Amino acid sequence: MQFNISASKKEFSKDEDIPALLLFHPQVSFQDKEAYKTAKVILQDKASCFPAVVLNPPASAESTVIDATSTPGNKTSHLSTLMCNLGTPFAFERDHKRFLSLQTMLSKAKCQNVEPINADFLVVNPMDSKYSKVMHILLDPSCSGSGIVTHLDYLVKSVEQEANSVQEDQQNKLAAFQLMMIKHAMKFPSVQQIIYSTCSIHAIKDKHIVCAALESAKALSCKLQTHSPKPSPTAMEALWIC
Ligand SMILES: C[S@@+](CC[C@H](N)C(=O)[O-])C[C@H]1O[C@@H](n2cnc3c(N)ncnc32)[C@H](O)[C@@H]1O
Repeated sequence: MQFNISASKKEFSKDEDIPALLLFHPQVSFQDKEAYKTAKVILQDKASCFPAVVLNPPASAESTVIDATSTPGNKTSHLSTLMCNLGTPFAFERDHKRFLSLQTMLSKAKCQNVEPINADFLVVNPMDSKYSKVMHILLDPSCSGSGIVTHLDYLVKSVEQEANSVQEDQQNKLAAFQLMMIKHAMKFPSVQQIIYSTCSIHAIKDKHIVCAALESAKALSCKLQTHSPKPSPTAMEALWIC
C-alpha cells in the first residue's frame, strides 16, 4: 500500500497505475487489523509493486514463472494474484529460516499456485525440465536498501560517511553477486523477460549492473530486444530495471 499524504485518516483511494493498490494516509495503522493479520491486505509501497506488474505473467494454467529471491514474499504473492492463482510461480529462498516465514506468508495469503523452494537460485540447473517453460523471471536480490527512505535518515548520514570506505568493498561484492544472478537467469532456455529490481539508489547496483548484463556474451547472443511487436520465442524480450 502506498501512503497518501493528502487523504484524511478515514479515506483511501485507488492507485492510478497499479491495479488493486489502495492508497492510505501514512498514519493509518494496519498492525491490529484482521485483514492485515490474515494477509488479505499486504502492506507494500508503490515502488515495490512495479516489478510484478511490469513482469505481468499470463494468468493461465501453463504459465511458469520464477521469483528467484522471494522472502518475505510480497512480490511472490503479488505475482500469484496477477496470475489469478493459476500456473506455477516457483519461489526460491536460500535461507532456511526465511524460507519458513515465506511458507507461512504464502499459506496465509492463500497463494495456492506458488511452489516455494528452499534453494540457492544460483545452483538451480536451468536445464532441468521442470523449468523448461519458464518465460518470466523476477529478480529482487539482497541489496544495501539505500533507497528505503526513513524519517531518521538525517541522523545516520554522518555515520554513513565514516563507513563509506568499508561499504565500498561490500557494495562491489553485492554488485558482483547481483550480476551473477541476472546472468544465471539468462541461462533458462525459454526466458523472455527478466525483471531486476533493488531498493538501492546506487548506480553500481542498478544501471551499471543492467548495462553489464546487457553487454554479456549471453545477452548479445540472444539479440536482446527491448520491445518487439513480434518477439522471437527464443530471444529475450526485455531486461527491465525497476
Ligand atoms: C530483497 S529480499 C526479497 C524481497 C522479496 N522479493 C519481496 O518483495 O518480499 C532478498 C531475499 O533473497 C534471498 N536470497 C538472496 N540470495 C539468494 C539466492 N542466491 N537464492 C535464493 N534466495 C536468495 C535473501 O535471503 C532474501 O530473503
